[in-house]
Amino acid sequence: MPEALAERGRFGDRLAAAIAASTGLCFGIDPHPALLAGWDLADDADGVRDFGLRAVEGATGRVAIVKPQVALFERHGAAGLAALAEVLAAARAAGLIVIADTKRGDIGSTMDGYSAAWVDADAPFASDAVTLSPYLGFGSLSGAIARAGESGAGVFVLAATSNPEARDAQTATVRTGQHRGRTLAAANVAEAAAHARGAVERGSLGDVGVVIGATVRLLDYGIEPADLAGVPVLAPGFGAQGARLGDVRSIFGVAAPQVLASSSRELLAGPLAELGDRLVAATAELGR
Ligand SMILES: O=c1ccn([C@@H]2O[C@H](COP(=O)(O)O)[C@@H](O)[C@H]2O)c(=O)[nH]1
Repeated sequence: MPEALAERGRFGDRLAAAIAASTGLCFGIDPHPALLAGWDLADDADGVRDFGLRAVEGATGRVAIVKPQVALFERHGAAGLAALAEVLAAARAAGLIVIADTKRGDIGSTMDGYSAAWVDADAPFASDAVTLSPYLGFGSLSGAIARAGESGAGVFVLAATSNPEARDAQTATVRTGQHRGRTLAAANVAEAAAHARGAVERGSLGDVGVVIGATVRLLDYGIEPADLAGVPVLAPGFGAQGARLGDVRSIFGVAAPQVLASSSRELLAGPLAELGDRLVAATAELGR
């Protein structure tokens, strides 16, 4: 077993334990300009670092999972990325499960570079998991999935994203291969489910999750909740995009216990001094 995996164990097992001990609430750390202003921070690299560190402080002891949005740090160039590295390290040091929302996707040889950046044990942006895009083919991610597994990290593959513009592409029918006749979204779910089989036998979660927006109707994408056995589901779309935390069970059915209900702007907006209260209220609304 690789040393890094031996040290921290599998991502899916850590995630399952964190959800059981807390809830599946995933606090998105998205330093938008208006939100920085709301916390009296400048819209520069120092501002996004302070914003991220304060968000991590507010999250600690209240939620188990955070999801920093890489783009909103990256817009401040090298200094913004250095700020992100500090925020990721602080979140992991605080014991939070950190999902870097990178949405990376490329040919396999280039994916090696992203793995070295985000999921290897000694990666500069070491995270517990990253979001990946499968639009160069799910197989293009196989090296990144294997490499994440070796370091005890996980990945979340886009399947049915929360934005309405994605629907045509993600509900298109696959015409060839083992997923012939499935929607593209359902094919990506089936690939993730294949990775989860061993975990299901152990009563745990797999290391390969999917992204399914809380704003979509699963059946419209050809996905049944039962297709998601053992697959962690990162579900953005709660709060600012309209979905309600109290509706997780009606949206995801039997898959609800493995849903990471993600909300960013709605939790971040408002006084910093009341962030803890907002996180506690969101946890209560989500329930167990
Ligand atoms: O399908 C997707 C995938 C990712 N996201 C990301 O989640 C947050 C949502 O922010 P809110 O403020 O809660 O709307 C953001 O970082 C997106 O890039 C998504 O919305 N939908």
